[in-house]
Order: sequence, then structure tokens, then C-alpha cells
Amino acid sequence: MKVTELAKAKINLTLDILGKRDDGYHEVEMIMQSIDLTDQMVFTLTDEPKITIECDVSYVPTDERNLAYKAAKLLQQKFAVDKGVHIVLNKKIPVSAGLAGGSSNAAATLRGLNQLWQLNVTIDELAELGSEVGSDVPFCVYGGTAIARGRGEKIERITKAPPMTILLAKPQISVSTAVAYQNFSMDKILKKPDTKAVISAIQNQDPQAICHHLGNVLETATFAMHPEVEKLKEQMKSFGADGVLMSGSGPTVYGIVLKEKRAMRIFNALRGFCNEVFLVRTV
Ligand SMILES: C[C@](O)(CO)[C@H](O)COP(=O)(O)OP(=O)(O)OC[C@H]1O[C@@H](n2ccc(N)nc2=O)[C@H](O)[C@@H]1O
Ligand SMILES: Nc1ncnc2c1ncn2[C@@H]1O[C@H](COP(=O)(O)OP(=O)(O)OP(=O)(O)O)[C@@H](O)[C@H]1O
Repeated sequence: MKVTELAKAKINLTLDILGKRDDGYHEVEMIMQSIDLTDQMVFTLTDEPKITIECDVSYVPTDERNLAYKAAKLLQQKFAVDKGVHIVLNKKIPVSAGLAGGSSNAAATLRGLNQLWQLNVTIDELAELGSEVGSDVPFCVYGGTAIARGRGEKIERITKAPPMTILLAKPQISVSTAVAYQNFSMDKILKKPDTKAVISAIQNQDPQAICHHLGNVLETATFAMHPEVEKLKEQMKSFGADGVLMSGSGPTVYGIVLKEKRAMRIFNALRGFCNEVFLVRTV
């Protein structure tokens, strides 16, 4: 028996940090949005209770360090499952990019194994379990448009954002999420995102207003470590993207482009100096 799931990447329309918590994490408020950049995952049932992963990208770990493995192990233990799974992971989402690639693989594993192992767990329960794997996993279980609070695991689903064309550019560097949060400092915030204004813009299905109010307080921390990310943001703006922001802890920078025709031109301009460029849409 086989089950196939698509794991969608996310971008942060806003990322605000409200304070540091006693558990070492940061209290956040973020508007998250799924995009149609997806990894494909095929889950095959095995009689042996082993979890095995094969992946077409050599530098993604296929052992217990893989977030999909962690999610599978968690379900197997929690529900005393005596079967196993072989997971084939076809990666399209760039790794360590700020696009929640690993988290969305973990979320797709929870959804896929719920079917494969016939667990009948609700989507809310899957999201709650996902928070044990990582802060971005609960959002990825649901997908769509949502506000994430707490350390990112408390999800409030909201009206879907209007369809938007988005360019993603990932420089050839990786950013550790933990290091970006460590380097964040409240008094270095340049511009707080206006979360409420973005929520209203989503409710009003107004892409222009969404572009106007985007904001991510982790930009300062990542830009200080990697000035090329800030430069990329400036370039994307100068090429004519309507709203430009770093996603998550970076280094991917995205640009919302309101006129479809202009998107292709900016895509080609970015390809001139950045080899990981994607043209995607909100889902
Ligand atoms: C940057 C974002 O991707 C934005 O969506 C998320 O906040 C990060 O989510 P994630 O990658 O699932 O993060 P986790 O795997 O839970 O945490 C990685 C590390 O980031 C830091 N971390 C993460 C989330 C949070 N609210 N505060 C933190 O300080 C912690 O040092 C943690 O050890
Ligand atoms: N299934 C997976 N896919 C990609 N990377 C994974 C996976 N499982 C574990 N990893 C490891 O996780 C680390 C972060 O990769 P990932 O692509 O999830 O980062 P990210 O997009 O920045 O995540 P986030 O936006 O949630 O912070 C990498 O070091 C990678 O080796």
C-alpha cells in the first residue's frame, strides 16, 4: 500500500517577536502563507516496524536527523504502530532557506502516515503532535493562510490570502534559525510589522495593501551576518517587485509581483546573479 503527499513551502508575510520566553524560545506573532513550491513524498507500508528514507538530494540526512523520520517515529511510538514505512522524498524546496522545507516534510509525514497506518487522528491532533517536532510544523500540517503565535505552534487559520504571484531568490548560503534568533535584539528592530494591517488586507483581498505592510524583525539579525541578503532585497525592489521581504530566518528573499507580465522580467533579471530563483503562487 502507498500514500502520496505534497509538502508545501511557506513564506512569512509578517514575523514579529514579542519577547524572550523562559524556555529559551521567542514569543512570536507571524502571518504564514503556503506557496506552490512542493516536495513530493511517497509512503510505502512495510511489515517490519522500521522507518527508512531515500532522498534525491544527497546532503539531506536520511536518518533520525530528518524531520520526516522524527515525525514518523513520534506517531509510531504514540500509537504503538507495529508496521513501518519506506519514505521516498523528492525535494524541490531549497534546504535551510527559511521556507520550512523540513517542517513541511514532517507535516506531510504526519498526514501521510495517518492514512497509511489508518490512525484516524484529527488534523488538530496532528498539528499538536507536530509541535513536538518543530515550531513551524503545526502550520505546515494545515497550510493555507494563518496567524502563528506562541513559539509558532499556536495556529489561528484565517481567510485565504488573495492569489498572488511570488518570486523567490535564495542566495548560496545557509542560515541557522537558532543563530538568527540568538542574534536578534529588541532594540535593533528597525521596523515592526503591522500584523493587524496585513490581516485586514487579507480580509479585504487587497494584494497592494499586503505588499505595503510586510515586515520581518529577523531581517536585521540575518542582514548583519550576511549583507548579501540585504543587497538581494534591495535588488528585487529595484527590479520592480511590489512587496519584498526575507522569509523566516532567511536567506530566501521573496517579492510579490502584482503584474504577471512584470514577474517574468524580474525572474530573468534575478537569474542573472542568483541560481536558485522560483516563480510561485500563493495556495
Ligand atoms: C523562523 C521561522 O521559520 C519562522 O516561521 C520559525 O520561527 C522557526 O521555526 P522552526 O525552524 O520550526 O524552529 P524550531 O526547530 O522549533 O527551533 C529552532 C531554533 O530556533 C529558535 N527559536 C525558534 C522558534 C521560536 N519561536 N523562538 C526561537 O528562539 C530556538 O533557538 C530553536 O532551538
Ligand atoms: N526533510 C528535510 N528536508 C530538508 N532538510 C532537513 C530535513 N530534515 C532535516 N533537515 C535538516 O534541517 C535543517 C534545516 O532545513 P530546512 O530546509 O527545514 O530549513 P528552513 O527552510 O530554514 O526551515 P525553517 O523555515 O522552518 O526555519 C538542515 O540542516 C537539514 O539538513
